[in-house]
Amino acid sequence: MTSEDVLNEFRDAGALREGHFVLSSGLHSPVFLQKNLVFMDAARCARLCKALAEKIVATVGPVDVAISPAVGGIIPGYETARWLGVPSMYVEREGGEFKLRRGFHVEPGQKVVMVEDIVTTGLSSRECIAAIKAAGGDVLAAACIVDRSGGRADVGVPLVALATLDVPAYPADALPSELAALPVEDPGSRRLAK
Ligand SMILES: O=P(O)(O)OC[C@H]1O[C@H](OP(=O)(O)OP(=O)(O)O)[C@H](O)[C@@H]1O
Ligand SMILES: O=C(O)c1cc(=O)[nH]c(=O)[nH]1
Ligand SMILES: [Mg+2]
Repeated sequence: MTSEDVLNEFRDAGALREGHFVLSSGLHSPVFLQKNLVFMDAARCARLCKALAEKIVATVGPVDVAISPAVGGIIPGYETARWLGVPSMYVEREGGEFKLRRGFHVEPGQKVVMVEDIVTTGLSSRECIAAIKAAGGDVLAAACIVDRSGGRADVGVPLVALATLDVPAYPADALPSELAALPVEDPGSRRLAK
């Protein structure tokens, strides 16, 4: 599956949004990939995650478990794990920090692939990987459906991206005037009331 094929799945789902968005990292962007509109279609989600699972195995070989950061990573993490034939778990924020909860646990040295939906700066991926390592897991690689950093995000382990895009994102104090003129949306979960 090429990056253009992946982008077409987002286009067909109406998930390639234009406007003014504040991202999880606090950066602002004129483009937002509303991945939930992609994952709500089980067949579309399966096509993407099957391709991602194949790319993970081709890159790092077999893994024991897939772990994702809530909320956005849960569905693609589960579906990718299904194609990998391994269990799926997720971390979620407790006092702002990602933790394994709900009875999930990692065996010492278990080979883990961290599965994200979208990578922009790689901050959420790094936070998730740190939580998995703190729980004893050996993170062989990170994987995502779309890396929108143009390949520049560094998550500290190899990143297997199904698609790589280069989408602009700006600090709040350096917005182009046409972006600053638009009302801002904050679609993610990082800043939701705890
Ligand atoms: O690479 P980054 O700069 O960290 O940005 C990407 C992250 O942002 C989104 O999560 P968000 O925190 O918005 O919440 P969500 O998972 O509930 O959508 C997305 O799901 C990634 O986890
Ligand atoms: O960086 C983000 O928060 C982000 C960007 C994007 O395009 N889609 C998304 O769900 N999150
Ligand atoms: Mg997320």
